[in-house]
Amino acid sequence: MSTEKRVGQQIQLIERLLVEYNREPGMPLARFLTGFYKRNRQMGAKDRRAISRLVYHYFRIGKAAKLEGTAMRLAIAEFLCSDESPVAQLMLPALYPHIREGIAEKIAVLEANTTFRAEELFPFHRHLSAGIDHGAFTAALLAQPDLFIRLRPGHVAAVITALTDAGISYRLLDAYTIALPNRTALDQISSIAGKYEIQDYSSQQTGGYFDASPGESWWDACAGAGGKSLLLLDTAPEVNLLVSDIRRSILRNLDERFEAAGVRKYRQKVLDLTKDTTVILGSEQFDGIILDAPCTGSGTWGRTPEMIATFDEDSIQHFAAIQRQIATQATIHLKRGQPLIYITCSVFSEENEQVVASLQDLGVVELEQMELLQGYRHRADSMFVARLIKC
Ligand SMILES: C[S@@+](CC[C@H](N)C(=O)[O-])C[C@H]1O[C@@H](n2cnc3c(N)ncnc32)[C@H](O)[C@@H]1O
Repeated sequence: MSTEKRVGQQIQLIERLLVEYNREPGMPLARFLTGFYKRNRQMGAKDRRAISRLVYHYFRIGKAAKLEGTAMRLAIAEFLCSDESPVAQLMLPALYPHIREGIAEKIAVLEANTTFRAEELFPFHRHLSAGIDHGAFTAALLAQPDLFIRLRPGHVAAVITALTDAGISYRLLDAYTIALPNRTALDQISSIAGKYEIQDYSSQQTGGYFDASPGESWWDACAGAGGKSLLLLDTAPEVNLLVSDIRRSILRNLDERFEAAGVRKYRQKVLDLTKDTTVILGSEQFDGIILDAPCTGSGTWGRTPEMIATFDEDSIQHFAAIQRQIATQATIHLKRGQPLIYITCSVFSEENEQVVASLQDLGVVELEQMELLQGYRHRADSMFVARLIKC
């Protein structure tokens, strides 16, 4: 089959896929693609890989070049996100010789020759937290972030040796953090099971803010599947831990993960932090609280680029209101002088500095330290962390 014909077929397939995807508002693209490939079993592994790459690139350009048809938007996306592309070669032949240049050069070429405008790649920049380099942040959205693992204490050498023996390329970021190409099949190296946790680089860095002491009682109040709790326990195994979340189902995942990690000593509760938590917790007070709050997730959109085009800007205020409410509620259970570790995976100031400011205004906490963890500089997610001390 000629390249031209194959590209034509791929574009038609993407058009059909996008029509189907638009009928499923809010569905994560990864989950949609799993279903799409099940419904289209004639597609081989190579076809599926090619289509996934195209559709992810398509979403990476957000709302840019929105007046163009699907084929041209795909070509622009491919031109920006890769260094070789039959689609871009066919649709943008005059620009194609620039495809191996840097992002800034490619953007300049596109702006001079197409309706593409870089500012439309991420149209929410007025919300960005202080210190974020808008250009570098946007450029990072054009590439899939890496897969990060946290090596568990006592297993660093064993995991590194196993990765080396398996011929897997990796980057060591610090003593416990390894970056790997995104689709690395770690589960196929059975000897390292339980010796590492999959956890984004920025997420791992939030652990530097915990500073828990042996014997203290800590509460992971939005524990989800337990990523932050495991991080806490790996550095402070002798803390007494309560984990809670509004979702019982996610706490089952936490139980499985804790079991695999050999953690048995913890308490668990289903708790909605928008309600009166004293009904369940009574007057219990903790030495430290981790509040990894529900948020827009805007710091993780490099992994879920479909969010950029579908995101409803008004929801930022909605999340900020919940964050203020649940942070205020959680601090009721914090001892005076002790830390609330407030975390989001958002890059929006309304969910980050502004929530911290409103908690300070209420006189509930004092700010010890806060930081926007710039994952976009490391092919990682970006996150916000603040260490707040109860007044
Ligand atoms: C960012 S995720 C937590 C991720 C987790 N800490 C980890 O490291 O794997 C936020 C969690 O907050 C929970 N959540 C959302 N609304 C809540 C509420 N009103 N009360 C308690 N938990 C809530 C969600 O179910 C979700 O698991």
